[in-house]
Amino acid sequence: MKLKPDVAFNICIVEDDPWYGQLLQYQLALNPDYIVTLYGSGKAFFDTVQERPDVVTIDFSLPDISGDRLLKKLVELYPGLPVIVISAQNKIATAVELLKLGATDYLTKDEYTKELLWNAVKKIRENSLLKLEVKRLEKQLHDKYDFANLLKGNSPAIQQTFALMERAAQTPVNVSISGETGTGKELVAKGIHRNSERHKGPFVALNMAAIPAELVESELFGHEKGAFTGAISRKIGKFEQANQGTLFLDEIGELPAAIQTKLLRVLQEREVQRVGGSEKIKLNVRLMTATHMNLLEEVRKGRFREDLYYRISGLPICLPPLRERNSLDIMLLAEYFLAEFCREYHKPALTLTAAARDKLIAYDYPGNVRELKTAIELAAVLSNGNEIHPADITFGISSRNNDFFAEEKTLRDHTRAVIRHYLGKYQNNVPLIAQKLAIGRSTIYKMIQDGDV
Ligand SMILES: Nc1ncnc2c1ncn2[C@@H]1O[C@H](COP(=O)(O)OP(=O)(O)OP(=O)(O)O)[C@@H](O)[C@H]1O
Repeated sequence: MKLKPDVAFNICIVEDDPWYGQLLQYQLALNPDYIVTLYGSGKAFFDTVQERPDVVTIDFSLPDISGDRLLKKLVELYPGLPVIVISAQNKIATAVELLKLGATDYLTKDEYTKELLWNAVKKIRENSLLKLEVKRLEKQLHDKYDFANLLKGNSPAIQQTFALMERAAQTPVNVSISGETGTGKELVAKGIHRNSERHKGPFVALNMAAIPAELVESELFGHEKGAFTGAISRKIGKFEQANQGTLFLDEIGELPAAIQTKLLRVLQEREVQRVGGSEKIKLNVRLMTATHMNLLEEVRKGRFREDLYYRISGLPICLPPLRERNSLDIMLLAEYFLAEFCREYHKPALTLTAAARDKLIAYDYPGNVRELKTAIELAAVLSNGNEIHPADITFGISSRNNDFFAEEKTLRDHTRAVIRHYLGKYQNNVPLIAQKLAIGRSTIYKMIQDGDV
């Protein structure tokens, strides 16, 4: 099995001899997946490093801190961090002592150090990728076990969707899912993938509306180290990550025109080329797309390529809005979410009063299942007793999470919108909102006073 990294591998070298340090740095940086940073002392390392590195190599005799003390500090700060000690002396007792303290490897400075270091780092990298793969597979297994409960619904409208999902799971065609926001489009894509022949492969999801236009290309297709300013290491794109599995592109209607052309080419040729790279990587990816827009209308308006539209359409599945399912479905979902949240928040089992049920059934859910789920979550959190009353249920909390990016506004406008949203969501409870948003109460009070919100 070939394991592919999707993130850069950060290596830190702590070495006071600049010439030797650069030699090691040069050697390791030959691998385009590695980001190698050199530090001249223990202090320089601790003063600068912000994120947990993937590997640290330390010189045993640094001027400001001894090798064993530095190792202890590193192990304390980053439990499980692989540390390779490089020493001028070949003393077995020291090596044993350091390995006991948690060092992964002990190398002596001689003509073989470069190769030994290369191999040691390679082994650590492979191990970490294997661990990630095991985690992914464990999660997949766990999720699969839960599949029977993935999608809730008994109404004829949703049953029709389930029938189409079954057909989609049996065939390898592309699937295009449409439906209002929060109707469960991603869940449907996941459900089809897990029941398809590809269920052992990855399910990779990407929301086109959530990434800045200039990053879409590299997110989808990846890039090589140095392909553009800021491309400090090779990046594996979502297409490659989804190889042998399914790629779910949400909000496909948001895809910039130039990328639509490139996507069409990738789908036609079934191979991808990373930005700045020349290698053509063969793909075996099933594509599923989703949109809340009328994509055909976008085609008519010239905003979406017609040929791409037909290429991705495959089997269309249209998810009904929650208000077009029936009251039994609303209650089924509400009870299901309530039980889930009680478990998650370690609360005793809560029940819905008859009036609370009526309130849930009477509402029209512009935010669909997501809105129902959010309302139930808040009710579960806010409820004091064993029952949920109508007053515990607040609607209008969830809106299309992409609206935020759809319109270009000033930061001040965004701030106002967020505060306004929270004031509605938490019934003007300023102390609670200030706590949630980690800002001062006075900021909110001032905005209210100024009529800003
Ligand atoms: N039938 C269902 N059963 C259980 N949970 C559901 C169901 N439908 C949707 N959900 C839940 O509702 C939330 C929204 O679902 P999902 O993200 O799949 O919607 P979406 O249509 O893809 O939304 P968007 O258009 O905003 O991307 C998720 O938390 C999902 O788990």
